[in-house]
Amino acid sequence: MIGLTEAVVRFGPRTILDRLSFVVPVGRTLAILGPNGRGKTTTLKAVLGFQRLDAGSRTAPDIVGYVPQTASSNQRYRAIDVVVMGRAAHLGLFGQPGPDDFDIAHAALERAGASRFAGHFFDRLSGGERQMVLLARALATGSAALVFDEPAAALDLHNQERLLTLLNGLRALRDKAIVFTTHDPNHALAAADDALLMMPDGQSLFGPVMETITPGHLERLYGVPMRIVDLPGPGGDPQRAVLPAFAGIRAA
Ligand SMILES: Nc1ncnc2c1ncn2[C@@H]1O[C@H](COP(=O)(O)OP(=O)(O)OP(=O)(O)O)[C@@H](O)[C@H]1O
Repeated sequence: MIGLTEAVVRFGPRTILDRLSFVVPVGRTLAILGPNGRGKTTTLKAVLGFQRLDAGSRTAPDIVGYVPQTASSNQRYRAIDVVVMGRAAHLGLFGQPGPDDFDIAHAALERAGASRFAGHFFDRLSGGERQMVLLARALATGSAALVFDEPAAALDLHNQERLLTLLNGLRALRDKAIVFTTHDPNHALAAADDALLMMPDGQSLFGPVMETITPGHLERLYGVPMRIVDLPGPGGDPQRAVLPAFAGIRAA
């Protein structure tokens, strides 16, 4: 289980998190949405213990698979070595990764759809390719908690589809607590059970996606009119999608 209870984070005079509470039990996926600079990354760092809380508490296991928003490396590591680093917590202080760790890392790359980059230098990969390798590193930790900061941000539409399929595949196993941030409400509808909407006025709304991802809430969140459309889903069931009315253009 991961989450925050009544968490407060202040930067100088600004209160970024104001008694924020949410919980993600093993078996559920949470999507966090909010405008730029509202505090989504700060929330993830607070959960992970990288951000000190001014009040409240956090819940997380010792090892969490984490993919930060931006990652670069000035070391000449190959992608497979980056993924093997996800095994570090299992190796002890002076331990070296063994064949099992490399097997796990290769399986994680396969799962993330990034096997073809195994031998490539990480710092030569594109932003989207790095993202997939870092997803594999998070999977290789074997942790029951996964935290992804805007995992789709650098991905083209094809790779967004792959990412959402991967997230849904992980979700279907119901053996992990998964949290991801996104700027696309459709990603929350496609791959999350619950959503945390961090409103511009400092309030937050937490609950099942079908109750939180609504046109009214999204208009409050982004200040852009929204419309819900129901499309046939994979099993024939209706699948909800949202359309923003950019530049005042409204869907029919
Ligand atoms: N260590 C820090 N010291 C001071 N201010 C900070 C610090 N970390 C973040 N902030 C500020 O806190 C606010 C929230 O930042 P955060 O990165 O959590 O936002 P976000 O919702 O993830 O934004 P985005 O969608 O643009 O990635 C921003 O205004 C940011 O400048």
